[in-house]
Formats: sequence, C-alpha cells, structure tokens
Amino acid sequence: MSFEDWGNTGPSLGTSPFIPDYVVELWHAHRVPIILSTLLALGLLRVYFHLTETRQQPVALSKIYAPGTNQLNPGEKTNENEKDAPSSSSSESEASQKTEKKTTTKGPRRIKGDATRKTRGGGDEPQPRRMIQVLIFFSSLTANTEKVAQGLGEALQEALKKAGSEVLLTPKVLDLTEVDYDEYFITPPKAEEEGKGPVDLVYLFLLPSYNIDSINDSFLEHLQETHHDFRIDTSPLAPILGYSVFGLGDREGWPTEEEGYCFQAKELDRWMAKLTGRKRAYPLGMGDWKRDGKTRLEEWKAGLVDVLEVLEKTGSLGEGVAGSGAPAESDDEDVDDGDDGEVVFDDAVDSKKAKKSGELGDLEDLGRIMEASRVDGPEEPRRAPIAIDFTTETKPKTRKTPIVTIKEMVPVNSPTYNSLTKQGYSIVGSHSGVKICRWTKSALRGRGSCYKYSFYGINSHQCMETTPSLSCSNKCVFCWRHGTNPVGTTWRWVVDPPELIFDGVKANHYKKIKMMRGVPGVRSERFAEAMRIRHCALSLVGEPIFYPHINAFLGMLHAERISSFLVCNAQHPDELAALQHVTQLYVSIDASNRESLRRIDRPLHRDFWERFQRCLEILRERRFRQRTVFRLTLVKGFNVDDEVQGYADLVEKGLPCFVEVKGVTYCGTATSSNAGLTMANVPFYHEVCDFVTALDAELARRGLGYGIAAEHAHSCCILLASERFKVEGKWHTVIDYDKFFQLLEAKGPDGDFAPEDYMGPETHEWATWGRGGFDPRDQRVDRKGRPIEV
Ligand SMILES: Cc1cc2nc3c(=O)[nH]c(=O)nc-3n(C[C@H](O)[C@H](O)[C@H](O)COP(=O)(O)O)c2cc1C
Ligand code: SF4
Repeated sequence: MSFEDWGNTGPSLGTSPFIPDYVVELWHAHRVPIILSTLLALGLLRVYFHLTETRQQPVALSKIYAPGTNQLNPGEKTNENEKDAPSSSSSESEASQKTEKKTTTKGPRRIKGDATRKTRGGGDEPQPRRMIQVLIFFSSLTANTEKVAQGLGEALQEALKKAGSEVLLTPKVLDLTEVDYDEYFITPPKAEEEGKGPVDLVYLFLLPSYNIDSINDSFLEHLQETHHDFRIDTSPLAPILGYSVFGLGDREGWPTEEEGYCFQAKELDRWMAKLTGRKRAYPLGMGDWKRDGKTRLEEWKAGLVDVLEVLEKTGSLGEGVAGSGAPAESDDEDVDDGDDGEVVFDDAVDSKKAKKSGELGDLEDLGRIMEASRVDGPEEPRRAPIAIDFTTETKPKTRKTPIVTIKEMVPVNSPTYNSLTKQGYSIVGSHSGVKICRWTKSALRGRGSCYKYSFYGINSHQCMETTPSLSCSNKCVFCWRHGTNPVGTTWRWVVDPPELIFDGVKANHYKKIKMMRGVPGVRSERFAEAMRIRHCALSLVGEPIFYPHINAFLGMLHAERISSFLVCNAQHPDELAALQHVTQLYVSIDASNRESLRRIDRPLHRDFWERFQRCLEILRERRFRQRTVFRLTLVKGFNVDDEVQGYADLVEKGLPCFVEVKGVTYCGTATSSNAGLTMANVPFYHEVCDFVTALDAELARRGLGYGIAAEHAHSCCILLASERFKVEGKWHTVIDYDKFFQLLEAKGPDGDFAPEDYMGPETHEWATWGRGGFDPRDQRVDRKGRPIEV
C-alpha cells in the first residue's frame, strides 16, 4: 500500500482542524528532505552527548554494577567498591570507565587470581591461624603417672620448640582430681589466648588402671553419663581437634588385656571416641612402667608429635581420621575386603557386562580406550617413563613398518584406573599398584596376622603388598580382579623407572597406614612399628616378573632390608631364569594337568603348559639357591578331585622347599557369571586337611622327604615342607631375615648361598600341625569384631 492510497482511505491530514492547509501542502512537497535532515540532526546530537555527558550509575543495581566488579568477579573488590560507592560522580565515572574496559573483553570468560584458601568460617577471607592448646589430663594414686605426665608436658614442649612451632601453646598438665568435669567433659571450654584469638584444644590422657575404687571410676562414669544424657548431644566434645590415651598398668598382676591390663585406659579411649565423634588423634598406647612402659611411651609421644605437626599445618587430623573429612573415617575393618594377596574369588565380572560398563578384560579393549581416555596430566607429576618397545616379534617385511606408539598400561582416569582406585588400590606410575591388605589392618588391631606370620615370621603390620605390573598373562577363574586387570602376553607398555615405583609404593603404603590411626583398637606399638616396612609381598594382582626392571626393584627393597616374597604364575620362564635372589620365590600351581590348568587359569599363551613345565624345571635347578614354594589353591570341582597324584608328580618335578596348600576364599555373594563358581567351590578346612594328608602320604610313598610342618586354620592354609627344613626332628620354617640380608650384602644378588643358610629358629609350637596356628598374642574375632575362642 502506497502513501497515496493510505491518504485516500484513512483520515486525511488536511481534514485536521488544528493544522493549517499550507503546512500540509508544505509537508507533502518536502517531506523526504525534512525526514532525512531530522534524522541527521538526531544522530549528531547522540554523538555529542556520548562524548560530553557524565554518565549516572543505575542506582537500583549499584551492587551489581559497582565499579571494579561484576557478576563474574565478586569478592574483595566488591567490598572495596562498596566503600567507594558514595564518592563523587567523577570518580565513579573513572571507575566505571575502568570497569567498562574490563568487561568489554571479547572471548570466553576468564576468572583470574589465586585459589582461595578455605577457612574455618567457610568465607573467602584468609583467617588468622588459630592457636592450639594441648591439655594433658592424668590421674595417679601412687604418684607414678603424675611424674610421667609432667615429663610428657616438658618433652612435648621441647619437641615443638625444636620444630619451630608458632601455633602450639605450652602444654598444660591437669590432675583429674582437680578439674571440674563439667568444665572440660560436657562441652570443651571456650579458650582464648590474649591477643591471639580463639584456641583449639587437644586432649591427652595418661591413665593408670585400678581394679579398686579410684578417681578413675567417677571420671569414667561421668563420661558415660554425658554420652547417655538425652539433653546433651552424643558427641559434645567433637569441637576439640583430637584426643589420645596412654594407659599405665602392671603386667605382673594383670598379664593380658583380657585379665585387666590397662582396662581403664581402654575404657577411656572408647568413651572419648564416642564423645568426640571418633577424633582419635593417635592410637591408644599402653605400657608397664616397670617393663616396657618407657619405650611404649616414647613411641606414643613420637607419634603424637607427628600428629601435632600435621594439626599445626592443616588444622585437622589428616586423612582417615574423623573430622578430617577424608573418606576412610569409617571403621571398615570388619568388612572383609578379601584382598590379602591370597587367592580369592568374587563374582567375576561378566565380560559382556564389563564391556558395557566400561570395565576391561582385554588388552584390545584397553588399547582402544587408553588413547581416548588420556588426560592432560596426571594428578602427580610422573617422571619420564623409559620407553621400551617389547613388541619386536614381527618379522622384517619389505613394506614400511608403521610407527608404534607405546601406551601406558593403566592411564590416569582410564576405566581400569578408576576401577582399581575404587577398590582401594593406589596406582603408582602407569603400571604398578599398592594396597594395604586386610591382614595388615587386622594385625594393627591385634586381631591376628596372616598365615605367613605363623609359617615364616612375617609381621603382617609391617608388610607391604604391591606389584610392579598390574598386567598378567592369565585370566584365572578365581582372580577376583578379573574384570579390571589388563592382560597381555608380552610387555607392550611404557616402562616406569624402578625408583619411581619404589618411592611411590612406599609413600602410598605409609599414607594408608596413617589412615588407620583413628580406627578403634589399633595398637600404638604396632602402629609405630608399621611405619617401618619390613616385608614386601609381590603378589597383589598381575605378574611381578613381567616388569622388565624387576631385579633393580628387588635391589631397592633389599637395600632397605625389606624382605621379598615374590609370586609368579609359571608363565614366564625366561624372566624366571633371570631373576636374582628373593627371600622366598613362589610359583602358583593352580592345577595338576594341562586340561585342568587351561580351565582354571585360562592362560593367554598357547604354549602355557610347556611354559609351566619349564618354570618347574627352573625351580628345581634353583632349589639350592632360592627358597622355592609351590602355592596350591584348592577350588572344589576344579582342581581337587583325583588330582593328588598329579600334584605329587609336579612336586617330584620341581622339588620345592615348601608346598603351601590353601582353600580358595570366597568373598562375593552371587555366583560367578562366567566361571560358575559358588560357595560350593570353597573347600571346608577339613577337606583341605584331607587333601594335604593324602598328598603327604603320596609324597612319602615316593620317598621325596616332605612332611606337614605347620597350619593356619584361620585362613584355611597348611604348609608341607621339605625335610631340609627339619632339624633334630623339629621344623624350622621361620626365616632369619637378618641373616638373609647379611648373605645378600656379602655375596650379592646372584651370590651363592642356599635357603638353609638363612633358616630361622624352630617353628612356633602353636603353629605346628594340629595346633591351629593362630598367633596367641592376638585376639581372634568374628566378622562383627566379637571375640571368639580359638
Ligand atoms: C591396688 C592396685 C590395683 C591395680 N589394678 C590394676 C589393674 O587392674 N590393671 C592394671 O593393668 N594395673 C593395675 N595396677 C597397676 C597400676 O595401674 C600401675 O602400677 C600404675 O603405674 C600406677 O600408677 P600411679 O602410680 O600413677 O597410680 C594396680 C595397682 C594397684 C596398687
Ligand atoms: S603376606 Fe603381607 S600382603 Fe600377604 S596376606 Fe600377609 S600381610 Fe597381607
């Protein structure tokens, strides 16, 4: 529609009574230049104002648009600008111009600045460091503990002074007969240091035990009442940073804990755990002042100094202890994680399911996913791996060989990595792992060590379980890591240097031990001992001798006088032949014949049986150089029935120093989806005994010189030993570790010395055949932690 049309159909301007006709005519004649010049004038005006006008703040949104800030960068600047807000318009203008410059940057939003330190108040403002006050409470009837408490106060003060502590105040020693319980033990007192602000408290207790009425009774009663008082929070002492108890007792009158040794210290430890929400800063210590008291107290004190240093630095007890926020705060000891380097089967992961969920069974899968899952950088810097290509089997061809990119076995954030770390493994470098085994935890709590203590004198709480190769060349039906383990017949991954692995596994092991600090029942002397690794079980998952620098790694262990128990799967004869001295060398014997071995181990090597046989020959040759062990894992329905003869053949062939026979351990609930294993496949202990007795008889019939030396019924394990380890009618299965290291140091890793040269003292009477084998120093408990009679 044209203007003309519009004029004809709509109300005519000329008809307006207010506008004279000549104006209308003028408009019609010159409307185009009029419109254009008006627009031009308006445009010029806009430019003029833009250059000269002082701009106003949109007052209603002043906070959001305050100079120096915007929605993206709130924080300190906002406050400053709020202070500036009422200032003159010119300064606002300057500021706003600055702001405008900042906010007009093109491209993605960038947030600059350092990470804000989280503070107690949860705000972003850095808070002044809070002071820490240690309170040492004691009770004493015959004045012994009082002196100990004074001495402890001075010693702590001295140690903290040496460490240059700025935050820890001089410890205060308080006699429980003089303190008002309500002041300290209903809620912690609000402490304040002049000029230094609020003070956080650490409670230490030195408590003798008395089986007669004493101050201890009223004190413990008070704690109990506080806990049960419905008007009071069940953990009213949770605001303190932590606590620890040391008990004094008398072993002469009260030799064992069951008979009352240090019973009140134990009770105090329990109540304080409840009242503080389990803020046990260091395990309960106990000592008899006339015997081991001083040593035990020194250990406890040294541990406390470490904890106080952590508190000073971080303000919390660190990983694994209540209040630290770490995931491992729970008392999860009673849950059998089944991972003790022994053969365990769980629901093996169905391969289809595993693939669906991103878990891996095969090298092929791993290779594919490894590339896709590479992240920008691992959490901790890794040292440059030594790139070794072991894939040299291909025949030379005329066409160009493609460039082979060597991958990492378990890259950070790969499904395998995630799955293994979820199961509690710490992955070190790209192909090694370490995990604290359940027996280590159990021994820390005085609940029994693994069978290797009974048979060979291995202290479980000083044992590190690790592997330098998470990959293996078998897919055993009972391997409970089956769903996640990388597998392969040759090493085709990058190789981490042994130093990196050694330092990494130790650091991670110690970290995990430290996380046990707050777990109820951990014995302080064992905890202190556990901070010195003495044994290494190279048996976690995977195949340790697969690692190309295994001898160098062993050398590092031995240099620190850490014994080595190495388990291999009898599939790598060349590597086995090249292996230098280990303290004890295991070969897993999972079946007695080719078909059974194929069915149970599901080896990747086609020549698995030949490899297995060669390994036995090597073991036979080495039997006077290495302390060799056959490890038999009995799985009912797979490798037990009618196999005694076959196993006897293998023993005759390899002539190992020892044969360990163990029933497979079940720790799942459902049947294995691809191997069909159920609880029915777990032999009863009496069945293991029957098998061993039959094998022993067969070996005797053949005149091979073996006998049943020891047992550990608790873990369904029995030891047959060569009579080389029987002296004057007594078994000597325990190892003299010091002697082993002396020989190694004198003769070198290929040195000529025999297992008999480091044979230890007589096997403990309680561990010999027919005696059960449970360490009498410890208390056997059921899955719920309740004591059971052995
Ligand atoms: C009457 C009496 C009863 C005791 N009862 C126990 C006990 O039940 N358990 C224990 O381990 N020690 C017991 N003891 C040993 C004391 O706890 C131990 O000697 C302690 O070091 C004493 O500390 P004190 O000198 O500070 O009071 C008892 C000692 C006495 C004299
Ligand atoms: S030898 Fe070490 S790793 Fe193995 S079960 Fe015993 S304590 Fe655990």
